[in-house]
Amino acid sequence: MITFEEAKTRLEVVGQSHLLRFWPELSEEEKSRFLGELSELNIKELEDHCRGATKAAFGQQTSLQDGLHREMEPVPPEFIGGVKRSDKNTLDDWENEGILQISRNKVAVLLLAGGQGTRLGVPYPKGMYSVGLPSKKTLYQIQAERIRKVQELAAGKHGSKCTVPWYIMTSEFTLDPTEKFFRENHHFGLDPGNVVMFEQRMVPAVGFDGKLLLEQKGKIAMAPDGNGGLYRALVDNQVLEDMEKRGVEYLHVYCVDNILVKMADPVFIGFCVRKGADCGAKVVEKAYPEEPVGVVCQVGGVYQVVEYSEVLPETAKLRGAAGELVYSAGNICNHFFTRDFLRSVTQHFQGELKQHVALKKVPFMDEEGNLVKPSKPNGIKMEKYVFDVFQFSKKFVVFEVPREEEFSPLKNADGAALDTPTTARRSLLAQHYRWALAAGATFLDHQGAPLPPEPCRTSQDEDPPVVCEISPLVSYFGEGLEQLLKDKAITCPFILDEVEAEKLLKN
Ligand SMILES: CC(=O)N[C@H]1[C@@H](OP(=O)(O)O)O[C@H](CO)[C@@H](O)[C@@H]1O
Repeated sequence: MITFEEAKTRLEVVGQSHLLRFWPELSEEEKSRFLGELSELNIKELEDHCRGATKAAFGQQTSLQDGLHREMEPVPPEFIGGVKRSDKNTLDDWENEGILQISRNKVAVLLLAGGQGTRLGVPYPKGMYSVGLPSKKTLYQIQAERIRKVQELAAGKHGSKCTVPWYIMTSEFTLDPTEKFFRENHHFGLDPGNVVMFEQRMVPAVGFDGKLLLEQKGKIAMAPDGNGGLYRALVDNQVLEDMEKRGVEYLHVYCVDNILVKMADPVFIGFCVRKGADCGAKVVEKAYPEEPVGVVCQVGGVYQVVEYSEVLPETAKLRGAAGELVYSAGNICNHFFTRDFLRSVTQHFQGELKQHVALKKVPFMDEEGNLVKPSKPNGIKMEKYVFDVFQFSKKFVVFEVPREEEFSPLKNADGAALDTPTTARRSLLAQHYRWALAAGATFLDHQGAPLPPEPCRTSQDEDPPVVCEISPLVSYFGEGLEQLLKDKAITCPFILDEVEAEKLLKN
């Protein structure tokens, strides 16, 4: 660890000595913690970081958008594979391929869970959120149970026990609470040895004057380095080595907030493997021009995602001859990577990942030592994006899935128009209702009279006609329900968990 004098000299060189303004007021413990933090700062990187942040935040954004506007081209429709575009045999074929790879222990999932959930407004990790399902399950529990089920399906089909390891990238904000939550919940029935948590790095937030901000008198305001911090974190934590040891070759990367996420989706994995892809993205058709999703497209002939915060509104609004959005391949943050591809990214391209700029409200200590919670943005956060590695792929594929089956993200608190706990809950319950109807169930009203099966709803504006929740431990994606529900009369609310499934099997 460096001494105070060393810290002072280093910070003076890069014009950041204000960070030591409150030094005399710190306790011995705070001083030692702060020096520890300052020792870890790479001064050269810090200088570049601050200069880069202010330059990028002021002036470059518009020219970046203009440049994108000129160079963007949509993904040619024939390039996109997908559920609605394929017949049942082909889909079964991909699914079988995916299940085979899972049964051979070659598939893992990786969760991006370092974010702070600012928009949702909870002080704990988003994965711990419960959207108010009858079972009260949290996002983490739903995801864990889907892993258990997909392992069971693969083992059942190929006759040998198999494991889908779950890698979870957390940050300084989310690691401790996530670990504690998993421990308290006995890892939701998963073997703790197959749940691997690791931490992404934090980078300093920079004030508009290029100076770092203090969050406390002895602590710099830091933020996670974006979900593209994954690649550095893979190296820092030797995650690829762990995958290699386990024989994992294919990775399904996803972000925490999509309640419909198909963990280690066999169809997507099978599609990517059959196409010989090293990198792939799942998309849904974008719903409306302003929808906050990135779009998969080409820029200068290279596949990449252009994030919603960086696309010009007029580009997002462009429509084709039939009125369809030109840029309609909406990124749902579900990516496929081979381990070899990730290895080459970490070895050769990590330093080339673009820095994206976000202007944020960063609480800070003012000169008098008062904590200020700004009402408008005062700080620059630099982030990397997970999809910025697509450009390095030798064989990139795009896979389109139906939104109502696979995408309903939890971004905002209730009260917002979209992507709230209510819309997430409705999407899941509507899906389970569709599965139950397709399996031949009849639902009864409060008087015991059969309800007419209503057509599948895709609207999130209202609750589905009945409350029906199916545990992922009973069905991963609607399979296996006929033997339980065909010609059964069901009263609601209906929670189909393993106990209920046993009972139905006996009836
Ligand atoms: C950097 C990144 O991965 N951004 C993703 C991610 O956005 P957030 O607003 O950061 O949650 O999830 C969106 C889907 O929910 C996706 O469309 C977008 O491109």
